Amino acid sequence: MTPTPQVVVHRDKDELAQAVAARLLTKIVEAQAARGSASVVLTGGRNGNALLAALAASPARSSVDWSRLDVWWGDERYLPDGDPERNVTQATEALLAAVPLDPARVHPMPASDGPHAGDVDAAAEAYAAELAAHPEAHGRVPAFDVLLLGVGPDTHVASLFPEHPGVRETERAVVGVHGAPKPPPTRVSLTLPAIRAAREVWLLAAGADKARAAAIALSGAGEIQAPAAGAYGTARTLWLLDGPAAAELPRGLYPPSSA
Ligand SMILES: O=C1O[C@H](COP(=O)(O)O)[C@@H](O)[C@H](O)[C@H]1O
Repeated sequence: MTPTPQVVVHRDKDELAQAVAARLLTKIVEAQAARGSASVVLTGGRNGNALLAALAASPARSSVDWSRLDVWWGDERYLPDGDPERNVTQATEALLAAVPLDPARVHPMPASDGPHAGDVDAAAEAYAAELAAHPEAHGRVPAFDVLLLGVGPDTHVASLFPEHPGVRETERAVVGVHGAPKPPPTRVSLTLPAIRAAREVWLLAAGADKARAAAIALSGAGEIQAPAAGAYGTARTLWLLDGPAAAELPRGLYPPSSA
């Protein structure tokens, strides 16, 4: 079943980041109470990094047992380890270095100077194998508790771009991306089938440059043309927007008081 997306609109990008941080901390605590551990898939980009900074600044961050959290990534820019443009580098600076994670439970996507010698397709295969080998993977990937996605102005999510080969993938959980329209051109990405294994998918968008993308994806567009439209979870799909990003949504899509 495809859960109908729920839309929540916050006033501005700062309130969005703080509210999503509070929501995520609660979700992790609940998952740890229910199953002993939790898993989150991180996104890069402006909203993903703002969320991580809000988590780092939250006084409630100590409510989470960080050592019982698996951290995965939805996509990565295929660049050398430590490159400032890598999503893992930015996440480490924003949050990961400041919380007591178990290093064995942090799963960055491979770097271009890693063991795959610049072969992004081999890097994608290696990440798929890591996902499949996880004890909670009952298929190709674990049932992630929360999978976060930033929505690009062109409706891309992770590194799945409109009309690009990656968004058409139906078998593999992870693909190497060649010639991405947004730099850098070479990337690694979860596919839509892997994204849909998550219990909850949360899509983040802030700013007027995301308004068209949110409206298109939430108005019945096809996933090949609008990858964000194909991102949903098994239990819940949540669009978390700020006011400017929600400005072009069809009337009646969310209650005005939903923040
Ligand atoms: O390049 C990327 O872009 C998207 C969206 O980023 P934003 O800055 O427009 O919010 C991001 O979700 C993805 O992880 C990242 O690699």
